[in-house]
Amino acid sequence: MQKLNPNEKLDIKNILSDLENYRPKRRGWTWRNHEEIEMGGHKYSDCSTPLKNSIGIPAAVQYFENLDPQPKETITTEIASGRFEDDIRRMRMAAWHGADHIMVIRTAGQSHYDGLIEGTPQGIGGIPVTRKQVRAQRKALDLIEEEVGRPINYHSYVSGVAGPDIAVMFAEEGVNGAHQDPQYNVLYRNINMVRSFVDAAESKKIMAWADIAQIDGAHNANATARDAWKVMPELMVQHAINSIFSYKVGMKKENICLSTVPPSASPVPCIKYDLPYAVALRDLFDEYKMRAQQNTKYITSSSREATVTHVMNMMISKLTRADIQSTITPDEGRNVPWHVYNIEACDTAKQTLVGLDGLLEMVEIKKDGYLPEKVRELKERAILYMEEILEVGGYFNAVEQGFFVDSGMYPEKNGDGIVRKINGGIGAGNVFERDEDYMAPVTAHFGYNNVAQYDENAVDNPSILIDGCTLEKPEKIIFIDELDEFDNVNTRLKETEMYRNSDVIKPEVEWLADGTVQIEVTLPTSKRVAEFAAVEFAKKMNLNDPEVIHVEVLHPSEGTRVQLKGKVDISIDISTLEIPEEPEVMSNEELWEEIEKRPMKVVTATVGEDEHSVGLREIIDIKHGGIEKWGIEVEYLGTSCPVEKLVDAAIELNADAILASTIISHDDTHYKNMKKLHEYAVEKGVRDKIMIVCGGTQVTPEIAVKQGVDAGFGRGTKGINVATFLVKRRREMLENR
Ligand SMILES: Cc1ncc(COP(=O)(O)O)c(/C=N\CC[C@H](N)C(=O)O)c1O
Repeated sequence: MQKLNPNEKLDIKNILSDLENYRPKRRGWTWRNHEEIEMGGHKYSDCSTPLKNSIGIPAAVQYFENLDPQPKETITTEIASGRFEDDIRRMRMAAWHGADHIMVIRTAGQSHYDGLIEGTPQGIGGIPVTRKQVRAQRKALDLIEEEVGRPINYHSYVSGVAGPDIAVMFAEEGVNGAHQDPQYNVLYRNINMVRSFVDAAESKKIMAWADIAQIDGAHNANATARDAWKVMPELMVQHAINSIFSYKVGMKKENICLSTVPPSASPVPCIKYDLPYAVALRDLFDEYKMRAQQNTKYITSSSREATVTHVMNMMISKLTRADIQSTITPDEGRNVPWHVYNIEACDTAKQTLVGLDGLLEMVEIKKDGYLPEKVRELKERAILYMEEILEVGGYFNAVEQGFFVDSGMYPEKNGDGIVRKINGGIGAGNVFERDEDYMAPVTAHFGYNNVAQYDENAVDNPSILIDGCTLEKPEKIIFIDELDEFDNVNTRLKETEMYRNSDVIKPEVEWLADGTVQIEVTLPTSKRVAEFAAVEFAKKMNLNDPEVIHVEVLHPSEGTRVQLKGKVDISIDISTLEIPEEPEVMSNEELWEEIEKRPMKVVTATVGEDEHSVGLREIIDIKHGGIEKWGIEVEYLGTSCPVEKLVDAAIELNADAILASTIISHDDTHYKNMKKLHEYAVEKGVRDKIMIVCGGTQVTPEIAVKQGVDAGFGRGTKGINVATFLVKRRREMLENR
């Protein structure tokens, strides 16, 4: 199998080639391991094996040599752009950022398709789930999981009127996780309840055979309810109905995942609702898995606010339990998620879960007071709710009477729940009793199946009657490549050909070369005015179709923050860019060892009439990662220091180097000072013994060296760049002596 090279883009054409003969490597769900690990000199209690290739959060990269511990919780990212071929790139990015559960959102309303969709049509806010797209994405994930070094679970939905058909396709294609909950069909897609439960029995039987992990649909009640915390009692009932139903169909409990969302969000005192609920749920369902979803109901267009909400959601996960930590992109409140926000969501989850490592070794849930009382109250409400369902004659009757998603907190009822008729909804009246001689020679089939009429020995394995069905014989699967000659991946690949694996690039947010950029402006005016003014600014900046996607009032008249998106029809050929060599830096260990072996002293100042010392302090001070960090001894002479004084001091202190900072650059005064430093050091007969390094925001290294100094450093220079240079140049000078 082809291996991915981190320095090469994934070639979608390779993925699409020979899909007909692709077979999944495995079936079933893979959980992360949980082990005590030691990384970067730290002990972690709640983590799992690190990745072979990964990108740590920014602080890890900048301060901890990409220390990237992986929490024990599976981390989900939802991919939903509508072009699966571009989603595959996003899946690869997410895997490097720690996602090992890729959930592919379906294009709206596939639940109403009474059959499979084929080919690769484009979707909006999700993709039409088809065999070809499932196969392509699973095949790509095979490569991506090899690249990061951890199994990745691929996830989609067995919901809707074609549930059983989709379940079979998922079992055939090695899908690892799926949503399946008949209550979802009934409440949110108005699919007939009898049909939904009969289908669910079949679907779950097939999923159990394929070891597919199941997520229920309870989170939808949170999103649909008027006040999400009011449905906490019924949610426990919804979880119970789907979980025990799944178990009785034959699904093992460790594959039954309750989809639970902390129902409220600040400024509501959310932990007072969310924590008792999370504790009650885990008490009642301790044998099942918890799929902790993040709050999507109270998400707005503020990506910052969403991120904070999701961090608080993960505090709930850490204080109780989450086997899967599902992430919501912080831009879900304003556009179909973009690449960067999927990655932000993964990073937020990893940063929080790793940062809270070992929490329960230090903090425990109180056994008295508000929390346990609230937990008990919620359980009592849920049990009362379940008892009343039995009193009215069971689930179907309860749905007809509008029990579910009522805006009151049970037993309080406002009579505005979702009502569905037993004989209503899509697919009503088309469930038929199987005839006496009904027989289907297939594997993992639920219910009556009169196989014995043909062969007593085939009862436990009906498909031997046809020498194996598609679950045993994948070569029996009919693979349909495309149905629509225009709406398919090949057409789309042609449209974007010039940007695929080429040197010509355009900005993008979700699709290759979509040209979308985001800008942010702060305008000193009121909200309404700022929104319109911002669009004007965007137009003047040549952004096409500018659209405001977020507005925040800083003050009613003093200021407003506006974020916009727009498109540019500019592309850049990266082969024409002049890209200087990346300055290499030595590692901390090398620098510590070198300076310990051979101490170094430097004399520094801001020379001429220059009072700006901030930059020089950044390069020197230990707190900014300055050269003192590696033990270099620094004598700082202050600002506006005459060139002669600096050189004399270097001689007097027997310094190895002079560091001169010059910000002021009019009339090239900074280069003139460098020249004077060099010439005066020569005049004093010490130029061959003392290195001269000059820096400043206006300094161009090549021009600085022309003045005779050893090196010049410009904008963006860090202490480690200067320290590396000083050590290397001193080695050269010693070798030359
Ligand atoms: C139980 C169930 N089945 C199907 C679908 C989607 O399928 P259609 O839109 O075709 O009904 C959903 C939707 N939400 C799942 C994504 C959510 N953001 C999540 O992470 O859970 C669902 O909850």
